Amino acid sequence: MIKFDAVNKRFPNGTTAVHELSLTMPEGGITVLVGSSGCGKTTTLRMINRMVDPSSGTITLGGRNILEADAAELRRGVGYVIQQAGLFPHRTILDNIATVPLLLGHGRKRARARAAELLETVGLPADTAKRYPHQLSGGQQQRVGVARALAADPPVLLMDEPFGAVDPVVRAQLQDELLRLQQELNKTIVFVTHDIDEAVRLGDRIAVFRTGGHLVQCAPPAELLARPADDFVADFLGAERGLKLLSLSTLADLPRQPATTVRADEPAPAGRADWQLVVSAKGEPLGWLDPAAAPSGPAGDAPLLPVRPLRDTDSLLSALNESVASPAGLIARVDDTGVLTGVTAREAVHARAGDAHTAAVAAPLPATAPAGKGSA
Ligand SMILES: Nc1ncnc2c1ncn2[C@@H]1O[C@H](COP(=O)(O)OP(=O)(O)OP(=O)(O)O)[C@@H](O)[C@H]1O
Repeated sequence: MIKFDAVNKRFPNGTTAVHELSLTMPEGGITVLVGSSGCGKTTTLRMINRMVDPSSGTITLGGRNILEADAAELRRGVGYVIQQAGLFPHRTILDNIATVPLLLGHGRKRARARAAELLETVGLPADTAKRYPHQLSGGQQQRVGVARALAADPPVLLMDEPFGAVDPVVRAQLQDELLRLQQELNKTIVFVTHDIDEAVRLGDRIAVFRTGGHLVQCAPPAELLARPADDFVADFLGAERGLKLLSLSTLADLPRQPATTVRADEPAPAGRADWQLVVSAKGEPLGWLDPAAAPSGPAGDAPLLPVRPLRDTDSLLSALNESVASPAGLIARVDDTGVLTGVTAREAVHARAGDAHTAAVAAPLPATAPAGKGSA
């Protein structure tokens, strides 16, 4: 656990970067720091590994005052990942990752073996080991940055806008990878971002800062979205915060009903007024058969309207989106192998979306002191 207690940081030029910060970052959780530019997120992060020292207040890591710890020793237990990875350009990928184990006195062979293992952990092919950073895509470089930070197996990982410079598709992949890694590694992660969607996706807790280094609210994503502390937080979360809340629930317990299906290799029945889902021989949904069309021949040869099947692990937000986009007003549900398990009507999704929102707003607040006053 990392605990900030009444921490201030004032730079010699008079700028107050962090003001009276009291915040607890739980062990094994991802705490995300968000807020507009210049509100003190990076300074807060850098105080944890003593790249910046506070002007006043205390910071403890695992119960130990970090100002009393040896800075070099402290940093060995704290991995650091920055935007654009910050790799050494003239070293191979393997040597970039092996740098820390080498510094820790591991022999070259052991350090490289550990680096090769980490390449695999972060999902990079073994043949990237011999390449140089400029021969990798931005997303791949970012993965190397994460591997390098993990090399000494630190219990704490500080990540400063690590995915800020990659395109949205790669960014989503990197976020998924981080969540997967975190399930295995269970690190205490402090993650800085400007992007509220990224914060909601990754954070166990989200701390919202405003200019002048003030912490406004720190709460789990659902609580933050359902009950922003003030207008500043509500504005920061954006007009779609109700929809964002739906991204936190899945559609697993939404009831389903049997679908009317026709196999692609069977003749499309003529004269039916309801929507039929064309499925493969294995039972995978292929598309909706338009009731207005009068197909002849196999259903699979008819012009089909698109279907985007959802799994139980998909979010209620995806279900809502699909319920609006589906020409049939039905969402098709599949199991892990992609086989159809039934359909759910648009109305059921809308009703559940409303219920989920009401429940989040009505949920009792946890018995903790408000952010910024005592431990947040
Ligand atoms: N070394 C420094 N000397 C003087 N002022 C500094 C220094 N480092 C940061 N600041 C100022 O402290 C404030 C907080 O900076 P910080 O980098 O922590 O913000 P941030 O929220 O991470 O911003 P961004 O999202 O733009 O990275 C800013 O006003 C910044 O200009």
